[in-house]
Amino acid sequence: MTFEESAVESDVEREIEGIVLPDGLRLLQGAEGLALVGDEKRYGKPLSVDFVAGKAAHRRRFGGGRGQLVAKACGLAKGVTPSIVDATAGLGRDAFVLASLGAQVLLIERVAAIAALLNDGLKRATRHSDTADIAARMQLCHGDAAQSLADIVASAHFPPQVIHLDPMFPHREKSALVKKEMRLFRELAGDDNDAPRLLEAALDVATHRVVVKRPRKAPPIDGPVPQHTLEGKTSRYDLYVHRSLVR
Ligand SMILES: C[S@@+](CC[C@H](N)C(=O)[O-])C[C@H]1O[C@@H](n2cnc3c(N)ncnc32)[C@H](O)[C@@H]1O
Repeated sequence: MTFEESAVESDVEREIEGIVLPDGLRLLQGAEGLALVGDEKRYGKPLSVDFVAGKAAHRRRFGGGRGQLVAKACGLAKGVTPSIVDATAGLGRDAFVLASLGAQVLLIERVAAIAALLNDGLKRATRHSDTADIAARMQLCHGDAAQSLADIVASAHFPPQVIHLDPMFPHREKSALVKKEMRLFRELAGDDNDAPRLLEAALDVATHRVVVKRPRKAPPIDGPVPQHTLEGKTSRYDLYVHRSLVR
């Protein structure tokens, strides 16, 4: 794949020109989309967002529908499809699962380069017949949810029934052990040490529940004790419930 320096179009992309990236990383536009590129020996393949093919497509078709942990945590059930704010959007994998199950999802991402990759993936998903309906349920905002969640949600006119949080968890492994693709991502996102503040903001704004994804053995985020937990093989959801989604 050959990439050229990024051309700019939408609001999020326009910021690409001003994005300061860690040394040695570049955002490049190629025929297959926008990609974050670094030294291949250290970082492996370029990082990009693809909702149409690959893992996202496989999970959309065979992932287990509303039986998936993230769907249960967010309260998707027969006849119940809440509106969901994913305030730690990342590469949009969780948000895409939730939107593919019918939920309207507002995605918030504070790292400009990650938001740009996500925006690019969403644009391509919009153009493909398999994913266009799903992408139409996903709305992306670039901003810091810990600082201004209420304002972002209000300006998007989005009803925040459920707020989904999946902040980065500080890793103790030596960087050589972290998967190459995660190294590029970690380089941009950092450790999200302000997660307690984000949780506080989410608890203020969510009308029904806040759900927090954690590594299975990790402690909950500092703050109120979750009322419920849902455990999977490697991750866990902590649930903070204000009121029932079932009328
Ligand atoms: C572990 S990743 C999320 C992965 C995502 N759940 C997925 O499925 O791709 C955490 C992301 O949340 C973003 N983030 C953390 N705190 C944030 C905040 N206060 N506002 C917006 N984005 C935030 C980080 O920049 C990072 O991209």
